[in-house]
Amino acid sequence: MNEYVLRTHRLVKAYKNQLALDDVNLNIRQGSIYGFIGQNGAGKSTLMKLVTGMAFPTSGTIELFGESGDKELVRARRRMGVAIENPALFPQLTAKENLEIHRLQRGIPGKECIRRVLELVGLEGTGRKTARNFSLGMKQRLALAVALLGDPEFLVLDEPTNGLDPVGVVEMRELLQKLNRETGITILISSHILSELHLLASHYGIIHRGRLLEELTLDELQKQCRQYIHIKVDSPELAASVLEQELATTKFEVLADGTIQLFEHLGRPSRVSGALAAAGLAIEQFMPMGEALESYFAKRIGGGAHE
Ligand SMILES: Nc1ncnc2c1ncn2[C@@H]1O[C@H](COP(=O)(O)OP(=O)(O)OP(=O)(O)O)[C@@H](O)[C@H]1O
Repeated sequence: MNEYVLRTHRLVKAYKNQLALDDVNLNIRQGSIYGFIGQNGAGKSTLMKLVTGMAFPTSGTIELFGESGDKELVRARRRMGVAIENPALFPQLTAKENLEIHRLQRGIPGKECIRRVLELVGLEGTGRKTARNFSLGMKQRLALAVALLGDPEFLVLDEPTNGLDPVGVVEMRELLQKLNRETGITILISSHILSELHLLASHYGIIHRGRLLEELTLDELQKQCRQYIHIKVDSPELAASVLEQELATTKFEVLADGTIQLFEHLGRPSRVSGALAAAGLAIEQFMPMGEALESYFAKRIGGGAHE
C-alpha cells in the first residue's frame, strides 16, 4: 500500500498578477491528520482546489494514492471526500433530505450510507429540523457528513472550524479524531489559527504567500514551542545573580518589565523557587509557560516573509 496519500511536486498556481502557490512540495502520509496552516490568502484553498480537481495547476504534479496521470487522478479523486467552501445546503430541508440530494447527485448507491454518516457526525437525532434552524456547528457537521457520503479514504476540509465558538472547535476536533482513529481515514484540514489544529493534527504544514515554509510533526512542533518558567520578584537583579550563582545557569532573560523567563531547570521548579526565597526575594509570580503556538507561527511566517 502507498505510504503517502498525497504528494505534490513543485506545484505552482499563477493567477494573472500573482503566484497563489509557489513551488509547493507537500507530503501527506496515510492515516495522518495534516494541519495546513496559513493566514488568509496564503494559498490553502488554492492547493485544495488543485488536489480535488476544482482548478488546474500552472506547473508541477499532484500524486494522489500514488497516481499522477490525468485519468488515474480522476479515478483516485473518487476515494476523496471534500468540504471546500460551503457545500450547497438547502435551508428548507432536513439533514437527511440534504444528504439524499447529494447522494443522488453523486450517484452513490443505497440509502444506508445516509444513516451511517448522520450517526458518524452526531446528527442522527435532528429529525424534522430543517438546516435553516441549525447552529453553525451543526451546519459544519452536515458539511462533513456530505463529504463522508462516498466512504472516502481521504478527507479534505477547508477551515471546518471557521466561525465556531471554542466549544464547537473542541467538538469538531473530537469528531475528526474519532473518525481518524476508528476508520483510519487520512485528513487534510486547513486553518489560519494554529492553536485550533494543535492536538488534532499529527502533522503540520505552514504556508505563507504561496510557499510551503515548513512541514513538521506534532512532536517537532511541541519541541519548537519553547518552554520556560515565568518569574516575577521584587528585585530582578538579585534574582539574576541567584540564578547564575546558586543554580549555575545563564539560560534566562530579564525582560523590560522586570519579569524573568528561565529556560532551564523546568523539571525542578521548587529548586528554583527555593533558591530565590532563600536569598530573601519576594516571589510575586512563578509559573511554567510555553511559547504560545500562535507566536511560533507568527515568528515562522515573519521570517518567511523575507525569503
Ligand atoms: N480565482 C482567483 N483569481 C485570482 N486570484 C485568486 C483566485 N483564487 C485565489 N486567488 C488569490 O490567490 C491567493 C491565495 O488564495 P487562497 O484562497 O488559496 O488563500 P487561503 O489561504 O485559502 O486563504 P483564505 O483563508 O482567505 O481562504 C490569494 O491572494 C487570492 O487572492
